[in-house]
Order: sequence, then structure tokens, then C-alpha cells
Amino acid sequence: MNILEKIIADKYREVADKSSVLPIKLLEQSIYFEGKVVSMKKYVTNPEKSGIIAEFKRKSPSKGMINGSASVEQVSIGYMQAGASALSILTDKEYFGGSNEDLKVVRKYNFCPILRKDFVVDEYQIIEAKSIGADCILLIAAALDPGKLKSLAAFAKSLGLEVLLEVHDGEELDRCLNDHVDLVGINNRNLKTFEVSLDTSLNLINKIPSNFVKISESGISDPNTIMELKKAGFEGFLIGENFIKSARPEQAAYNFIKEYRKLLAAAVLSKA
Ligand SMILES: O=P(O)(O)OC[C@@H](O)[C@@H](O)c1c[nH]c2ccccc12
Repeated sequence: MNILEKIIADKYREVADKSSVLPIKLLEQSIYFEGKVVSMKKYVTNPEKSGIIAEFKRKSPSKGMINGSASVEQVSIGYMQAGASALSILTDKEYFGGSNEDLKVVRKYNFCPILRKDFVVDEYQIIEAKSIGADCILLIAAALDPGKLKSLAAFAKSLGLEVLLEVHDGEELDRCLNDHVDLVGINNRNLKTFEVSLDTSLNLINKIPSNFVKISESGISDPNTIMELKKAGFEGFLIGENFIKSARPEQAAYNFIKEYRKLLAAAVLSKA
């Protein structure tokens, strides 16, 4: 069993345990259920913003503990002040050290779009995402069969949520892309082997039809890389470890985005 298969097997167990709470109860009790979502698509493609989706991730199966002491309140606010377009919040406890509580705290203090980063295998988790204040959910091609993925995406849309489809190769893209998807994320990290290569993004982008927002995910640690990805056609850039590993993640994000804006300005000038 590779790590992804193990996570997914555990997720099915977790959902089976939780589903004894009727989904309708989650909705009735949530102040977010009637509320409108904030569009990840709009924020990421807004030219005034950086396109950076900053991720709060305490640990991961590939890196172990990355930051066990960061405050989700302070860091999420700091990421937005630094110029991030949106936030990605890990809610998986076992492998990533996150929680629904983290996302609720982030929702309380931020108006931006929030991606609930988890391993969705069941409609229950989508209702849960909506009930804790998320705007967008992640569906991972490597973890779901195409029929199930499509029906989960349709269900998310019916609740007003946006859908980010994550792929790692052309075959996953061909198999899993459907009309309910809003954004396509190309994960530079292979979730089965943890190998990271930026070429994954650069080689796949031309296969994504133009009506989907294109995001490059994982292993980004240099503003020059964003310049390169942007030139290739990416609109969003998902960054986790490079910020959160710092003792002051929000400061790391601030410095990074400042540097990126300088590079952008220089590129515009050199064209003029
Ligand atoms: O920390 P990084 O290398 O910047 O990566 C962020 C993000 O792309 C990564 O955490 C991620 C991408 N897809 C996922 C699916 C589940 C959990 C986590 C992820």
C-alpha cells in the first residue's frame, strides 16, 4: 500500500465513524450554510492580487513536523496582509496535524476564499466543508474513480462550493476533468512517491482547456519560479512548506511576495 492508499483507507474509516451525526444536523447548526461562498476563481485571477494561495500545514507525511507551534489565527491573517490571494487550510488531523477547528478560526478572521484541504471521499465531508465556512474543496484524481469524482464535484456545486481538481499527469486529467470543476491544480509532488518536479506543471499546462483556472501546487520556494510558471500560463500558485517552515511564516510570505512583485515590475519595464 502506498501512502495515498493508506490515507484514503483511513479517511473512509473516519467518515464512517463520523456519519452517525446526520449531515442535516451539521447544516442546521452552521451559520455558514445560508451564506455565499467567496470565489477562489475570482480572487486567484484578479490581476491586482498575487495569485498565491498560502497554505497552513503543521506536518506532512513527506516532511514530518514542519511547524508545531504556529498560531493559525496569526499566520492566516499575516498571509493575507502579506498579499496572498487565498488560503488553503489542511483539516486532516492524522497525517497533516490540522482540524476543522483550524478552518473555523481562519473563517472567523478572514474574508478571503478558503480551500478546505482534505481527502474527500464522501458527500458527508462536503457538507462538513460548507458547515465550517470553506469556499472551495479539493478533489484528488489519484484518490477517486472518475464517476465518483464527478458526482462529488456536482454535489459540491449544488451547495455553492467551488471545486479544485488535483492531477499529477495527463492520464488523470483526461480521465477526471468534468464540467463541475472550477480550478485545475497540477501537483508537482507525486503523492505516491513524494518526488517533486516543477516540470510536471510545465509539461501539463497545455493540456488544460482554457476555461479552467490553472494552479501549480507544491515545491515552490523561489519567486523566480512563479515568474516562470506565470509565463507558462499559470494563474495560481499553492505554497505551503516554504512559508510555514519559517519561525515567522507571515514574514516569510511578506518577503516572498514583495520580491515577486519586484520581479513582475522589472519584467513589465523590460517589455516597455
Ligand atoms: O508544502 P508545499 O510543497 O508548498 O505544497 C503545498 C501543497 O501543494 C501540498 O500541501 C498539497 C498538494 N496536494 C495535496 C493534497 C493533500 C495534502 C496536501 C497537498
